[in-house]
Order: sequence, then structure tokens, then C-alpha cells
Amino acid sequence: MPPNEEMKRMPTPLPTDPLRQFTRWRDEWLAADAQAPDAQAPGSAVLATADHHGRPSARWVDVAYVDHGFVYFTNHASRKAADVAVNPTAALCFGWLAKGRQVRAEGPVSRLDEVESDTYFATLPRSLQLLAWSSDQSAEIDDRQVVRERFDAERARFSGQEVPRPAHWGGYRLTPEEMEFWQRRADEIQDRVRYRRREEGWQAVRVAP
Ligand SMILES: Cc1cc2nc3c(=O)[nH]c(=O)nc-3n(C[C@H](O)[C@H](O)[C@H](O)COP(=O)(O)O)c2cc1C
Repeated sequence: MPPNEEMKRMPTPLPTDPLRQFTRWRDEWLAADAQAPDAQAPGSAVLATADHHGRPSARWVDVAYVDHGFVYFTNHASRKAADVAVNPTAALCFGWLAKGRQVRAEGPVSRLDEVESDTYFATLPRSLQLLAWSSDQSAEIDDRQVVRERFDAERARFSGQEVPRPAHWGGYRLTPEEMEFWQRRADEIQDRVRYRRREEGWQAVRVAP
């Protein structure tokens, strides 16, 4: 087997910590494939939520960091935030397609405390901080100009001072209870490994592709 095909296997024995394995794949994407002009950010993933009728919706988010869970930031009035307020479990799907890789994570979602959201907000570029003040995310608007005018007004309001985090913006953590790794292989028998969180730790099993 050519060495690059060998690289594409999930290691044997299976890694015990799926979050560490996630980080390994993300870093491999960062090192090799993130240079392509159309490459997505290594932390971008599709987030699926469901409303109180169980009606699903999905959209991309940037996962800002990974600790014991996957942390993303958004507007608390957005559809995805309204969904998790009534139905606090969600799914994330990362796709590093040039590598033929997919990682899925499912589990409960909780809102970060104010201090953690403040800390992350302070690291954002000023333009994104001002946008967080200017956009009622997911509200219907007549024209982009509405947001542009509000952006200019917020820029003037905060001129010469730090931009504080607006109360309507903050972070969420999806703490995975189940994760799955999928790897396309040249021999066409894909590698597929599922992890389930148990009281004693993660349980890993191979799954038929
Ligand atoms: C690559 C990519 C990354 C995105 N990252 C975020 C994000 O981190 N937070 C966010 O609120 N929206 C992000 N968006 C926009 C969302 O996909 C979505 O349009 C928006 O959050 C409104 O979604 P909702 O009405 O379903 O809540 C991103 C879009 C793309 C294409």
C-alpha cells in the first residue's frame, strides 16, 4: 500500500480520545490543504438543530475552539439559538473533503457563561465586534444598507474605546456524547469509527461503511 494511503487509515489500536483524534485531523488539514484558495477553514462545520416541532435546520458555523466540547458563537436571537433554547441537543458535521474525511459529533448544547463569551469577543477583529452590534441576525431586512448604516452608527458610538460584547451575542458548547470518523480510501472500503461516551470513558467501535 502506498504510504499516503497508510496515512489515511484510522490508527490501530483505535485512539482512545476522539477529541484528540479530531484535533489531529484538523491539524493535518491545516498543514496540507488549508492553503488551497477555496479551502474552508478547518474549524467550519455544519450545525444541525431542530425546533420544538422537531423540524430540522442546518447551517455552517465556525467552531472557534475545542476543549471538552465544540464551541461556536452566534446571535442569541438567531434561529439556531432559538432551536437549542427549546431543544438543547444538536449535531455538527465537519467535512475535509479534499482528504475524503468527515467527522460527526452529537450531544447536548449549553450556553457559555458571560465571562467566557466576553473573553472570546475581546479577541475578535473590531469589524466583527461592530457587526455583532449592527446585525439582528436572521431578522428580515429590506436592504443590506440597513445593516451598513447601523454599522457606521456603532463605529461612531464606540470610537476611541473598546467595543463591549452585546448581550445578544455569545457562545455555545456542544459536548459530544457520540462522534464518528469517516475516511475515504483508495481501495473503496472506507474506514468508519464510532465513539460513544460511557461512564467509564469513550467506547470506540468500527462500523461497516
Ligand atoms: C463558513 C461559514 C461559517 C459561518 N460561521 C458562522 C458563525 O460562526 N456564527 C454564525 O452565527 N454564523 C455563521 N455563519 C452564517 C450561518 O451559516 C448562518 O447563515 C447564520 O448564522 C444564520 O443562521 P440561523 O438563522 O439558522 O441561526 C457562517 C457561514 C459560513 C458559510
